Amino acid sequence: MEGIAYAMRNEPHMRVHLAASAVIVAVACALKLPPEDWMWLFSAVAAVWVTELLNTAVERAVDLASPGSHELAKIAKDTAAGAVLVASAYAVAIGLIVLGPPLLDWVRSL
Ligand SMILES: Nc1ncnc2c1ncn2[C@@H]1O[C@H](COP(=O)(O)OP(=O)(O)OP(=O)(O)O)[C@@H](O)[C@H]1O
Repeated sequence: MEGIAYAMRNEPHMRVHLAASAVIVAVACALKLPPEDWMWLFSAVAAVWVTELLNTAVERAVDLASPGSHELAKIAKDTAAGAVLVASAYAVAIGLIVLGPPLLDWVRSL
């Protein structure tokens, strides 16, 4: 829990993920989604949180091991950031697939 609290205090992206997760849960509640849709949404939210936490861990470990500039330090940080990007793309795709159709139905019903 200490690591999560640290990342929440020091990584602005973590606060964005928290806000986005809260919005997704609120929208899913409002749309009364079935349990299987909740599973997809939770998998996407967890993927983003897990990769962001690991990215933070990699950044801190690299800064500790290589305070100066080094090609391998750059590769390590950029690869960890790439994992967050992949997870974020997955989350956007899941969000569009799961939330898109019921949201469109709701808009059309207005
Ligand atoms: N020790 C280093 N040696 C070489 N390049 C580095 C090193 N540290 C960082 N970099 C490069 O600079 C970029 C920014 O580094 P930084 O430590 O700010 O990471 P970040 O991904 O922007 O993290 P944060 O989420 O904290 O903003 C990295 O993506 C990497 O390309």
